[in-house]
Amino acid sequence: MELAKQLLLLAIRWVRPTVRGTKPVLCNGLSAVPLEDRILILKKGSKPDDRIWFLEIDTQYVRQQQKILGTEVVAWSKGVIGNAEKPVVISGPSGVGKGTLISMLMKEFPSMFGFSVSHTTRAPRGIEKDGVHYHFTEKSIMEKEIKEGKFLEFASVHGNLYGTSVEAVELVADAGKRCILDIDVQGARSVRASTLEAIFIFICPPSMEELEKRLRDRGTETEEQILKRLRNADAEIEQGKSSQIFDFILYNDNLEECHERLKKLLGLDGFVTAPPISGPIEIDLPMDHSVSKIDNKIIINCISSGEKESKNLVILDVSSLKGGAPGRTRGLNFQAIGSFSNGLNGIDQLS
Ligand SMILES: Nc1nc2c(ncn2[C@@H]2O[C@H](COP(=O)(O)OP(=O)(O)O)[C@@H](O)[C@H]2O)c(=O)[nH]1
Ligand SMILES: Nc1ncnc2c1ncn2[C@@H]1O[C@H](COP(=O)(O)OP(=O)(O)O)[C@@H](O)[C@H]1O
Repeated sequence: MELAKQLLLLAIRWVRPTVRGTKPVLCNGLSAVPLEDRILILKKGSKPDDRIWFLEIDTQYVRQQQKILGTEVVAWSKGVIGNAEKPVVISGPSGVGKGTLISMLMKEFPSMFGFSVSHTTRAPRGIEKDGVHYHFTEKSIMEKEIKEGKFLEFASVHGNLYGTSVEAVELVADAGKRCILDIDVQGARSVRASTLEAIFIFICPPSMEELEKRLRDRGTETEEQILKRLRNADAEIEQGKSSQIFDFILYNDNLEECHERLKKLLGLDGFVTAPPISGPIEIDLPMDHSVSKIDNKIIINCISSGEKESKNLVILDVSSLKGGAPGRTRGLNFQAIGSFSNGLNGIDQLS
């Protein structure tokens, strides 16, 4: 529905919508610009990483939530300049070597990849640390957080609840790293259906006998848990190979060779060290600024009063927004057009 109509409807019916996403903290003033399906909010005088926000009114996520909750919904999302690299989703049956391959990749490229730390209701294994391998949690707490919309996806796997929080993925992207998710096939299907654009890789064992051997040799599960994991493996492999969810299938026979193939499909086979990832460009939005809109370009006129009053023109391009609530909105482009001060014809410098 057209945004203006939607807003009018909300106003006429005095509906109090359910608010999703992370709210911005209060500020001294703001500019609001209505876009097609959301409102752009520019916070005046806030820190660089807290200046651009969106209140989503009619996006895919908002419509989804309206269906689930049966109420009107609006959702907050923080805007981030630039794009994050596509996350990498890795799935495969228990014991196939997902964790081992991910560790190898992260060890070789520590500044390039970051791990999405999932939540789980299963008990920690001996060497596992809370907040590093998983966020170990209670079932009732996780169920409450799922209802509150904190999870990008969740699934019941081998009798326990597992889920990827929106924050887990965004924290990695905020650090300028590419996110790796180790999740089951149901989770991969949910991520495929979400707004998160990712690369999906399924890891296959060379045989069921080898899978059983790896699980037993790992020695982290009871006999009952091993049997449950092996029973589930058949269906997982079947779905992994046939479901169209996955972009690539990798056989983990020889570990080193599989690691090399994984690097190759991520475009990393030629790299000795990780290439630098450029950080976001910062924009300076002083308290005093005015905003106008032409097509998908937001023109911000910043006025700074000093000895000589000067103005800066900044253009914010909102034509290729990515992601959005319940996570950050990425893909914003920002361009400083020029600065001019009150001189000849009002313009004496254009940079
Ligand atoms: N859907 C979903 N699956 C997850 C998540 N975290 C882990 N898993 C999957 O849960 C399954 C069991 O994981 P885990 O208990 O660590 O055992 P392992 O696979 O034997 O190492 C694996 O298939 C994981 O990929 C998550 O956040 N969401
Ligand atoms: N290609 C391989 N050949 C032999 N053993 C492997 C191979 N890949 C992984 N392993 C071993 O198999 C076990 C299960 O691997 P892990 O990474 O924990 O699997 P997953 O995370 O998929 O459950 C570990 O003991 C690991 O060292």
